[in-house]
Amino acid sequence: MLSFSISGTYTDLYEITMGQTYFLEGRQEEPASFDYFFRKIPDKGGYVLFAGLHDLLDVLEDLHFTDEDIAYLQDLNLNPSFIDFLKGFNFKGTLYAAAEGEVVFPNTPVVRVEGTILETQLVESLLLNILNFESLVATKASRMRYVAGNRILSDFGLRRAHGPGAVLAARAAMVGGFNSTSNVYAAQKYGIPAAGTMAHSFIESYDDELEAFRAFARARPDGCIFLVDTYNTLKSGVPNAITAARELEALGHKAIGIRLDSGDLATLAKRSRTMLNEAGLPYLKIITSNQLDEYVIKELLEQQAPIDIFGVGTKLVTGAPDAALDGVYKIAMAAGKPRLKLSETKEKITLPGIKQVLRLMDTNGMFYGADAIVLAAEGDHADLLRHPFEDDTSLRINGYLQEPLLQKVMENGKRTAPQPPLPEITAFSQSRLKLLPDAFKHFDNPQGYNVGLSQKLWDLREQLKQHYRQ
Ligand SMILES: Nc1ncnc2c1ncn2[C@@H]1O[C@H](COP(=O)(O)OP(=O)(O)OP(=O)(O)O)[C@@H](O)[C@H]1O
Ligand SMILES: O=P(O)(O)OC[C@H]1O[C@H](OP(=O)(O)OP(=O)(O)O)[C@H](O)[C@@H]1O
Ligand SMILES: O=C(O)c1cccnc1
Repeated sequence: MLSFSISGTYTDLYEITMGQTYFLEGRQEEPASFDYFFRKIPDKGGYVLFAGLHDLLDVLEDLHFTDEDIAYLQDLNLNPSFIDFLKGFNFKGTLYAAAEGEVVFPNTPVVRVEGTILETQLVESLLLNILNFESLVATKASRMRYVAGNRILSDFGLRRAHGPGAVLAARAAMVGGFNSTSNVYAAQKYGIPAAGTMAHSFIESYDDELEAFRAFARARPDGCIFLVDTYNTLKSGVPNAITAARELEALGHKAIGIRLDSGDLATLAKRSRTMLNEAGLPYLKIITSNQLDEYVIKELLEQQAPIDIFGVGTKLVTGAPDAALDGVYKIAMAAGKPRLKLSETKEKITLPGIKQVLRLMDTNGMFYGADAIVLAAEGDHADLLRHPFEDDTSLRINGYLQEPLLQKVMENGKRTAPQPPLPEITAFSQSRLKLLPDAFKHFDNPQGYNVGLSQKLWDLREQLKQHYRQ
């Protein structure tokens, strides 16, 4: 049976076999700290919108191995005493994270997970699974919001999504600034406004388009959006929608609008708008769909298309053209010591220690365009920002207001504050995006955001590099 409640086995096998080793070596209580960060911004964009945090916290608060999980683990040839340990397992770690909806940049820690080595390792796969996908979709959604202005954006992606990922995608779209979803399950689960129109099949099932519209109007007199492109948009669809809408008016109801799903959407929207206005139905909205993305929406609006609502499926929920955010989860502390992974590629050498991220603000309260990664023990202020790789490039930053981004969101396996309602997260993301100058939001060659290290973090990394190279 396909069902998706997440429990202890929602992980990769190696997390469990590494956990078993820590357990059998008596190391399971050793403290550790991992960082979640990504290296590359999807779509060659200028930022990522961080999403999925509250879904992750929900899962972590209740993370345990069910009786079924335990029975299955016995088939995997694991040590019986480790399986006994897993029977009583709960996640008791502590998380520091950027707020959900924050604008974040490559190579900066976005979440820090502290706890025992066993529990912090065990949650790697599920954390990446949730945060990478929701952040990918939220980022995409925010790019569409950027070009759509105040127009309504609705998620139509269930049928095109990567399976049940559609549910997380619907939520992430809201974090990125969407208004509604056609996905009833996601709407129910997350309290998202559910919205929708009608399909071509419905119209085709009647002998006559007008009769299809009339039937729909009888069944749903206050929620009608007529799909007008089944036969001929301007000669049949729009005139029939006008007739059905007028008949509804005569009965004291108002239709909502028409949907265009093919052809030149700008031209059809303009011609339809004129016809609707001339018919005395200026309140009818124009909804469009058909392989929309941020580029098409931008073009349509540049062509002055009078479109009120965009329904977006494929390109939203799959993140197309980039199918994944490359977020990773890397160990930074174990058994009380900072840890680092060496690499031939200098960008891939990890940052050791317990870290904080400071966002620099300019005198107008906008993002200045740089984040400083510092050791948490340094406090919430840094004087100097060192280029992460170049020896002789640095910037004095003591004159800038510096906001610490990572705040404690979970302690000993419990949230430190109740989950904010989704609209609050959306409002937060929009308020943060407003502080990001437009140069970072351009689709083509956006300005690069600087991320640097404090001197102390730089020194710690150098010291460990020397140590391991020896
Ligand atoms: N005026 C426009 N400017 C820019 N892009 C547009 C415009 N109108 C439609 N599009 C986009 O062009 C793409 C393809 O449209 P196209 O006309 O090739 O297919 P279609 O309308 O689905 O064809 P069909 O009539 O066979 O269904 C879609 O992504 C659509 O959103
Ligand atoms: O194009 P997307 O951004 O992925 O948006 C979803 C698409 O799904 C529907 O098409 P479909 O042909 O499946 O059904 P329909 O009869 O309702 O148009 C809808 O009409 C959109 O075109
Ligand atoms: O309600 C709609 O119009 C809709 C829903 C899902 C996919 N395409 C369209």
